[in-house]
Amino acid sequence: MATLEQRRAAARDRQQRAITQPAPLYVQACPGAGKTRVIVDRHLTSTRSGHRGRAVLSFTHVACDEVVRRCRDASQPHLATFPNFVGTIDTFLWRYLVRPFLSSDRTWNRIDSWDRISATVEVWDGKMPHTLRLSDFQWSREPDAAHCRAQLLFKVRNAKSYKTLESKGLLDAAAEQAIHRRNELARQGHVTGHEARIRALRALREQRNDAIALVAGRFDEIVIDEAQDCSGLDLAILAELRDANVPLVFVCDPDQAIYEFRGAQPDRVRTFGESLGSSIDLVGNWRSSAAICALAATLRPASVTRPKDDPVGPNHAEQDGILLIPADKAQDVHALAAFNAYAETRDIPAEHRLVLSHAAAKLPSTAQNTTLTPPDNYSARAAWAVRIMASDTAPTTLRETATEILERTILRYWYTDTDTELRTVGTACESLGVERSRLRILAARMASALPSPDSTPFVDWCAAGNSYLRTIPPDPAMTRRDNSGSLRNSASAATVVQALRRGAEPTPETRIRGSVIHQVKGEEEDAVLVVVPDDARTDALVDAWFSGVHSADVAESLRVLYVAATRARRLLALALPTAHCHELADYLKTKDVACEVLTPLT
Ligand SMILES: Nc1ncnc2c1ncn2[C@@H]1O[C@H](COP(=O)(O)OP(=O)(O)OP(=O)(O)O)[C@@H](O)[C@H]1O
Repeated sequence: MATLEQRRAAARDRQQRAITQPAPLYVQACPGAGKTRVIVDRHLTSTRSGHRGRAVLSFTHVACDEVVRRCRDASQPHLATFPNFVGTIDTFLWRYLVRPFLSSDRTWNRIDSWDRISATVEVWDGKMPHTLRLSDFQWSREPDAAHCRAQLLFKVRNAKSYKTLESKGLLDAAAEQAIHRRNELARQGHVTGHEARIRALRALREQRNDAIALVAGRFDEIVIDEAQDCSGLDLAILAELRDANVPLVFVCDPDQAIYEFRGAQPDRVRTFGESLGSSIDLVGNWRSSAAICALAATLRPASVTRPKDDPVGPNHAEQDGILLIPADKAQDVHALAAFNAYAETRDIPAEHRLVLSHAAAKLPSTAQNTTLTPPDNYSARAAWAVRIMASDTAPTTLRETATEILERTILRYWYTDTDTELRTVGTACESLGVERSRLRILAARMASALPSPDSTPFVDWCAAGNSYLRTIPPDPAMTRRDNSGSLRNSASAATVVQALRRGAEPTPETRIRGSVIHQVKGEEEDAVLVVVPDDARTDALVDAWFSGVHSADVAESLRVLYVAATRARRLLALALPTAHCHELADYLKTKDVACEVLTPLT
């Protein structure tokens, strides 16, 4: 049996090979294996020659910001700038494979979601119309197909329409209409991430020499981080680059494939990685305790023959088993209290505890403060954004959304609806001649100047907002175009703001960061409580977990649970319906996973 030091040396050795081995290279790893660290070190340490750079791509701004920060910390900020590229795969595709091939006959508008231009489609059910957002559809397209597919997703905000259309057998018709609307908007020049991918692939296939010359002339290596999130289209684009001998480094943990709404495809991702020829499997988990590593192994499908991750980090000897906390409907707050009390006994402070759930609405209210999604109502949305900007626990992505909402509020106040409607803030700024950087500063100032919507009657808050907005014209010389963009105290807006307040900041001593799982990919925390929903799907999820047979309908939910559980360093707690809690305890014992059933505190 190898000693801890020998196991660590073996894990470091593989990391070192992944840092130095030339591309093409497939790096596969378990959670906490140091993928991010390897990518950054590869970028920092390898010597570059010639005029070409390296592209380091990821799917989220948070992951890219981390690479940029590490370059800065290592006193090598230039590694994040020209001729290198550190950014999202979306921006990379847009810059190097889409924009150069766009025709000059219209104005192109790049958007990250159809919500940026409030794109909707109206579907008639025979009696009444249903207005559905295009962002409520899941879009997909097989690389060789001529058309997209759309599928309406069931969400709380469209639940009524979804059920009506489903009962009348109209879901397919709704999808057809959505596709039609999308095609119309695409023809007008709106390019979403999905549309950009189709265009990038087309450029690589139809203008191959030019497209490859553009990419290969600029980069001598492309590193794809979190590659498990690649969609079928992403993989088809990468396959074109691979076949043209562009050196790729493909880094992923296929079991963490949870790209919401894009249909993660772990098997395809694995196959693509293997097609690169040489591969390195990072072993050793530097993050988590032995119990957490052992639990993670039970969440992988039986078809994946991967041994338990080896805990080699500072928490390898942590004695606590997995905490299982019974929490039937609406009892999550009691589960949270039990989790907090236990974490106290382990001297884990509140700021190092994290509560995770699949959906923001499922988070216990004392952990909910940072994860609410922005409301639809225009004035309530501005209030939401001000709350987020004032919160010291809101994650970067949420703050970015909040800043953009306030930028839009300022534009709408000073210009007309038609100036901003169906436009991103960026394009609106371009067409109105507004300097975007100035607008961002004004938005930040507005957030800190306004009173808290939690402690001010909403009518007064709107009045204060309008008075302040009057003082910050985006163009100093302008006068207001019309009055349509004032903040208004309607009954529905006030109700939304009241609801925000009810889930408002808990007292400082119990304040714990709460998040939906999709927002914490790549992160870690000492103690993590995962709230498993008490609903009809949980039975199927637990059955699949115990059997190891992950059918398509539950596979992604299990991977989401896997990502959540593996964020924990020292302590992992699962809150789940009572019946399942005891079954799970029995099951984990058969798998040698240390666990303990806790009593929720009332
Ligand atoms: N060689 C090492 N020595 C000590 N600590 C390490 C080493 N490699 C990684 N770590 C630490 O382990 C933790 C996990 O690393 P990292 O976030 O890079 O893993 P990851 O593979 O990206 O994880 P995940 O995919 O689960 O997000 C970090 O705290 C990191 O600093």
